[in-house]
Amino acid sequence: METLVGQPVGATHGSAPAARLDAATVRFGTYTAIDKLDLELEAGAFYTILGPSGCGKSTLLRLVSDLIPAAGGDVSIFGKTTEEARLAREFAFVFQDAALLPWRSALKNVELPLEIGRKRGVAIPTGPRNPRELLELVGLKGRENALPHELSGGMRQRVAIARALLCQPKLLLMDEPFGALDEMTRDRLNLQLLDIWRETGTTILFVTHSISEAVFLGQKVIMLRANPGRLREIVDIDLPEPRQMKLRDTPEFNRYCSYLRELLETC
Ligand SMILES: Nc1ncnc2c1ncn2[C@@H]1O[C@H](COP(=O)(O)OP(=O)(O)OP(=O)(O)O)[C@@H](O)[C@H]1O
Repeated sequence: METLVGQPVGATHGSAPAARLDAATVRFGTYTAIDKLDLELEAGAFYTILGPSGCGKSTLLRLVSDLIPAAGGDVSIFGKTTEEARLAREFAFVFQDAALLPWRSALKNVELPLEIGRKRGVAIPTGPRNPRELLELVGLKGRENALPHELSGGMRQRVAIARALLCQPKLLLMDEPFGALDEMTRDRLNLQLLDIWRETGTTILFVTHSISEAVFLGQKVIMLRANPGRLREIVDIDLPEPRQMKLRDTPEFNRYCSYLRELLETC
């Protein structure tokens, strides 16, 4: 895949922030997983989320994507409620496990939302690219007919990303999508994801446990603290664009990593 240069295109989504949380709280029974979280995500930006285990990173994504309700406060996505945003397909989710149907080819997995929509009589709004073009975008041209077990873990994740991009989501929620992959594959997919972000202009909210991945991908790193989950700090990552692998050997990059490591130790 070619590396695209320059600023994100299509990053104009009006004036509403991609997501806004006002004192958002999530409880599981008597346990408060997220406590009065205020957060505003700028449309078109790439955010990564770091924080100690159990601080509520996945819970935050589930809250934003309308999978779980807020016990208090308010959450809006491009000015809509999370339910309205879900129904309007404003966002899509990519999980750590690609969650592909094993008996369907790569192409048929990408097409799945369209097929489900047709069966339910619901018109699914799609973006400018058809499923074949999306597979090409993620570097899987020629593997359209492969079954999931015939693909590597990295390829399966790329199919999941292509499927998530089908409805041209303005917000892409990614919960450790490359966490189970080897380092070289993860590096390659990091670069591809940056290409896709620049080309589509989608806002990305990406959970990771890797400090270097958070710094490499994020324009801003959201650091959460635990018990209960709260915002610790948002760190602006001011590194040269477009980001390339050699950036990770620079002192600036390593300064950000050291800073975040120290912050994480006190969360
Ligand atoms: N369905 C649930 N029922 C009860 N408690 C839950 C539920 N989901 C999450 N929790 C709790 O909420 C807290 C936050 O969980 P969450 O999975 O969001 O953390 P995380 O930061 O993503 O963790 P990790 O880094 O380990 O993946 C944890 O204490 C977890 O045990």
